[in-house]
Formats: sequence, C-alpha cells, structure tokens
Amino acid sequence: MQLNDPRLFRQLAYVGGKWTAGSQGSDEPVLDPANGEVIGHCTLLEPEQITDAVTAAEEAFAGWRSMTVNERAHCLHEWYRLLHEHKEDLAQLMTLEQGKPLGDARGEVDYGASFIQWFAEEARRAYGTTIPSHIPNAALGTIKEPVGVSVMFTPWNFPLAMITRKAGAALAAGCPVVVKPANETPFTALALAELAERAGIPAGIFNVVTGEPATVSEILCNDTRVRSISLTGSTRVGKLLLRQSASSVKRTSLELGGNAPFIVCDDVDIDEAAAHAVAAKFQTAGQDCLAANRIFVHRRIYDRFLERFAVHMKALKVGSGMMEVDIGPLIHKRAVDTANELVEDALEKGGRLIAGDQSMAPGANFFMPTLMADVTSSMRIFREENFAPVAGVCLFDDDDEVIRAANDTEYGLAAYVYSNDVRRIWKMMRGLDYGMVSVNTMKMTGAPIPFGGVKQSGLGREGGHAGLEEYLDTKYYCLGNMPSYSGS
Ligand SMILES: NC(=O)c1ccc[n+]([C@@H]2O[C@H](COP(=O)([O-])OP(=O)(O)OC[C@H]3O[C@@H](n4cnc5c(N)ncnc54)[C@H](O)[C@@H]3O)[C@@H](O)[C@H]2O)c1
Ligand SMILES: N[C@@H](CC=O)C(=O)O
Repeated sequence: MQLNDPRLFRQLAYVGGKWTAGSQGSDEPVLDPANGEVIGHCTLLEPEQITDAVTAAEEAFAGWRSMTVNERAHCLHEWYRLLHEHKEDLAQLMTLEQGKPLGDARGEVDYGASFIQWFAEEARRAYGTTIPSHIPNAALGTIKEPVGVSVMFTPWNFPLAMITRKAGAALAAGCPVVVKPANETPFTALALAELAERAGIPAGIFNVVTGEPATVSEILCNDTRVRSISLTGSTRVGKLLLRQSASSVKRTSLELGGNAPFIVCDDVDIDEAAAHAVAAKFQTAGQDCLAANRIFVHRRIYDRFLERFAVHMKALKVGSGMMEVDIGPLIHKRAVDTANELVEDALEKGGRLIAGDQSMAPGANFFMPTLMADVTSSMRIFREENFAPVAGVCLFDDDDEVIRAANDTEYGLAAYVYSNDVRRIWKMMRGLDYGMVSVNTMKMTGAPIPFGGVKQSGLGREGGHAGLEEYLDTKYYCLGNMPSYSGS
C-alpha cells in the first residue's frame, strides 16, 4: 500500500484519544477482496475495553456539549477539509478493503465529507419553540439538547459515508460518538479517527472500537450510559440490536436492507430507462441498499427493454477496483456463492438467463453482471435483498398490478418510477409503500435529504434536518409565576 500519508493506515482501535490494542493481543486479518491478500490486521478489543470507550465518551460529553455551536462547527469544517485534503489516500484504503472501483471510492469520500459540512451548518438551526401558555403567568417552550453517548454500527459496503452520515449529525448536535465499523472494512473508519484528531475534535468525542461484533453489540446495547444506538446494516442485525436496546430503552435509528422496485412504464425513452436501470442495479457491484433489485417493465416494451438493458450491462468492465473498471469484486466468496444460488433458483422456477457468463469472472470473488428475465414473486431474487450484480426483470400489464407487486416485500427503503405521465407518477408515488421514491432519475441521495425506509427497512431518518433530530432530545420547560403583560 502506497499512501501519501502512511499515518492514515492504523491497525489499532481509537479510544479516548489513544490508539489502543486489544489487551489479549487478539486480532483479525483484513483481506483485499480482489485477490484475497491480507492488507493488515484489525485489533480485537476485550469487553472491558469496549466499556472504556463508553466511559471516555461519557467523560468528554460535558465539555463538547457546552462548546458553542460555532466552536463545534469549526472542528467539523476542519474535519471536512482534511477529508478532501486526504481524498486520494482515503479512496485507496477504501478500494483495498472494500473492493469498489477507485472512482467510486473517490466519489464516496466527497459524498461522506458532504454530511460533515452539512451538519456543521444545520446544527445552527437546532431551534426550540415558544408555546402560547394555557397556564396563567407562565412561559412555556422547548429547547433542544444532545441525546448523549451515541453508538453507531456501520456496514462494509459504504465504509466512510455511513459513518459520517451518523457521526456528522451526532457531533454537530453535541453528542460524543462510539463507532463500530464492519470488521471487513475497519481501516477507512480508523483513518477517519486520525483525521478527527487532527481536526481538533477532543479526545473521547470520536471513538472507533473494533472487536467481535456480537460481543461489542451486547456490551454497548446493555450499557445504560449509551443513550442512542444507530445501525446501518442488515435487517437481521437491526432486529437483534432493537431487542438488545429495549432493556435500557435507548433511542434507536435503523437504516436496514432494501429490495427496491424499478418500475418502467410504456411511455418512456426505453434506452434511457435501461441505461438508468443498469446504473441503479450495478453500482457497488449490486451491494447497495438502493440497488434496483426488481425491475418491473410494461409488457408493451418488455422485449426492447431487455435488449437495451443487456447492451448497457455488457459494456460494464469487471476487475480489480484499482484498475479502470465499473464493477469490482464482491466482498467475499460467500457472496459469490449466494449469487450463484439465486440464479439457480430463478432458473429452476422458470426464469430466463439473458446474459451473464461466470466463466469470464476474473477471480474467485467476482461475479459477472447477470440479467434474468421472467422473474416472478416465488423466486429468491424477488424476495431477498440480493446484494449481488444479478438483475431480475418482471413483466407487468397495469399500474395497480405493478404497485401491488412492488409492495409485495417486507422491505420499504427506496423505489424508482420511470414514466412521463404525471398522473401515473403521482399514483405510483403515493401507492408505493417506501420511504423514498425517485422519479425519472436514479440519483436520489445526498446530505440534505431525509434518507430512510419504512416496514422492515428501518426506523428514523438520516441526513437533512430529520437526521440532526435523531441526536437531539426535546426538553419542555414551564416557567411559572412570571410577570405577564399579554395574558399568555
Ligand atoms: N438503509 C441503508 O441506508 C443501508 C446502507 C448501507 C447498507 N445497508 C444494509 O447493510 C447490509 C450490508 O452490510 P453488512 O453485511 O455489514 O450488515 P450487517 O448487519 O451484517 O453488519 C452491520 C454492522 O453491524 C455490526 N454488528 C453488530 N452486532 C452484530 C451482531 N450481533 N452480529 C453481526 N454483526 C453485528 C457488524 O459488525 C457491522 O459493523 C445490507 O442489508 C444493506 O442493505 C443499508
Ligand atoms: N447508496 C446508499 C447506501 C446504501 O447501501 C446511500 O447513498 O446512502
């Protein structure tokens, strides 16, 4: 690894402002998914060291919350600046441990940094209210206060932006943070900690713990000093953390799996819709919660759409993320095995393989982009969040039918609609049971928007003002026996 600033590559956890090794000397190798080589080792903290991180955060809380919003914003702006200054190193680290193409990794640094900048500004607008009083001679209102120690579990598919979308909001609100990154991708998170320290974020305010996931989550969810738990990850782990957090009634914010429908009506530019569907499906090799998993196409344009989709899909270059490619490896071999099983299952149930030749895969962790037609609701690629470069296309005849089919899932994160008919668009937007609906574009996300899902895709919102509110409590006050001039 050739970083311009080698100090960004850290193999220790960051607790209370100190680089910390697991006290028993345990660690875990971190692999480059493109070739299986060991990039480095991530230390595994012992249970008492995880508790130490909460202690450090709790002790630092009073100082951080009592800073003015300008002082906190100053640290965050500096952190944002440093992310840009070290963009190339951060992108290299991310591609090495996650596998995504370097261009996408650079894009994620920009995307991730944008949350820090946005929340640094938005924290200035954490307004309370005044309430016209129903009590004689009283002054009523609300003020916003930081929730307290906030713990964040983050996934391997977006190793940087899923941290900054949470931590940017929490830090801006005045909360100290303990981050537990995915064990597959700890190094990007640890580089963020190095830059947070350089930005002047005080010791104990931004901690990164690495360890055995089930142990770490059990300790953090049961610690009564932790006031908020946030996860971006699978629905399975979301349910587990929700159960564990119930014992101490923590604030929970969950950004979980998706199974996005991509609906293509018969009044669109077919080639453009196919190109967008390919982009929406294959970004991050299909390992994206927003990936267009189930592509519903109207019968009148079905065959032409499949043909154009195959053309765009076959133009995607697959290879190591360090090369000029569109699609890198999957995160590990298990993911490749699952992708093969999904295709087998669809074929057994009447699906048609239009394109996708696995003999061309450039390595054990690679899966060639695959297009399956005639997908139906009995197939695993319809029911599961497939998290692989396998596109499933389904046929539909009318709008009510496609809304019902699109909603036939336990997930409810994002949906896409392609049409030029405003009435149709409105009907689908309202009928689709999803937290986010994107119309005639596959680019929907960004710092100012309230990102999140309904049903089993999660609880709460990240980004936008709603994202800041996740880390603020509302305190109501009633000042009694006050002089009154106006009767309220
Ligand atoms: N909704 C969103 O915004 C969004 C964004 C990105 C990814 N995701 C979802 O994340 C998933 C992929 O990421 P992943 O595989 O890292 O998710 P995961 O649920 O396996 O792990 C997420 C994080 O939780 C930790 N974790 C905590 N307790 C755990 C426990 N008891 N067992 C296992 N892990 C535990 C993991 O170590 C990791 O840091 C997909 O389902 C994807 O849709 C959702
Ligand atoms: N692409 C999503 C992350 C989901 O995996 C985002 O933009 O937040």
